[in-house]
Amino acid sequence: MLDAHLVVDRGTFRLDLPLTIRPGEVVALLGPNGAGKTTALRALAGLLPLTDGHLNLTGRHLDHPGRRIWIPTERRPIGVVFQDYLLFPHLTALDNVAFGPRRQGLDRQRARQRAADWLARVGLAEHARRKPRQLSGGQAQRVALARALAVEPALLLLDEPLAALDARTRLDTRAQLQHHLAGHPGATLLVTHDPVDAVVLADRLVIIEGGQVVQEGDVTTVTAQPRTDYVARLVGLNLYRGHADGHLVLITDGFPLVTNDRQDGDVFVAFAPSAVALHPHRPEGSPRNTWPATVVGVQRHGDNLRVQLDGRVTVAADITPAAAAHLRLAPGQTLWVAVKAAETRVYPAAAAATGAG
Ligand SMILES: Nc1ncnc2c1ncn2[C@@H]1O[C@H](COP(=O)(O)OP(=O)(O)OP(=O)(O)O)[C@@H](O)[C@H]1O
Repeated sequence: MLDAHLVVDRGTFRLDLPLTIRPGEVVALLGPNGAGKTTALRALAGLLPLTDGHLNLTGRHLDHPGRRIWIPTERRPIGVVFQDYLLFPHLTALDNVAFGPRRQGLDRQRARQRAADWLARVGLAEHARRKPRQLSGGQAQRVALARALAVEPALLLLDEPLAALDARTRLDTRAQLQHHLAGHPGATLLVTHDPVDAVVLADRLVIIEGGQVVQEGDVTTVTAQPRTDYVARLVGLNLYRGHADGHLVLITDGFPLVTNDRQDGDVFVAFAPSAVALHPHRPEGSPRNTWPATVVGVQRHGDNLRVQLDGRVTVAADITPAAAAHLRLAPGQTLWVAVKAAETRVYPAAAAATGAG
């Protein structure tokens, strides 16, 4: 459905992103600040021209610098939900949604009928006559979604669609969005910072850093085997790169980790913060992966506390509030870290089917 290679130069920054999305598929585009997500979105929407590469949607070129093809925004079969929705403030919800169908050539009556249908689908039939300022954040989000879908787009672009909502509204709106995306026959690209949005809403993740794909794949694979620090933080794992010799992996400065998995050569080692135990003293008869470390930070993490520790290697540990009280946890304190070999995962650093690495 979408077959693109987006190459965009912006000053010294270059986005170089191959991207394909099948009909009905939802792809989440993730990456740290400045990775190029907005650039990709703007190139797809026709707000930025490609420097090179191509953008083909349902077999039609929308942008192809090599062939001097450029289709402007308003003639692209694309619907966009912007982060702050960008509803027309002077138009009612109904007229906001009818705007796209009108521009596609539907007469006023048909366009309003289609808009009314879409508002009903997103559960806002009775709010049709309201102006955007008379809508709550969650309602405005649903009007924006109805407006994007009312043009029956081949490609739906969602730019941080839930970022402006409070936690409670976000939960409800995410569930509704999931329902509407499941019914959308076209391709969907979701740009987000929120790993929960990505995991709940997307079939596939594409992660970019510095304008390039660093990892892509289905949610299970990416979360089980992160390949960069950004992805590891995103999915909440401790990640190290090292050199394996059987069950021994030497990471930064030759620091040794014993693992259950056997590997040889360049590898990643990952383990969950919940697999890290903290002790006030060196544990006796202990697991082999034990080292002293200094507490540098503590945050709430669900029902537990996530403790950041520095030392020969940095590590995050999740512990219960009871364990924290027992340890009398305080910044600057030295503790002993222990990680069981059985809790570690080791996989080759050379990228396989996951794309670039
Ligand atoms: N108008 C511009 N001129 C030159 N460089 C730009 C321009 N806009 C953005 N850039 C650069 O392009 C790169 C990618 O920016 P982009 O906004 O696409 O990143 P992003 O992934 O969307 O980031 P964020 O998550 O912070 O929104 C950045 O290095 C940025 O400095």
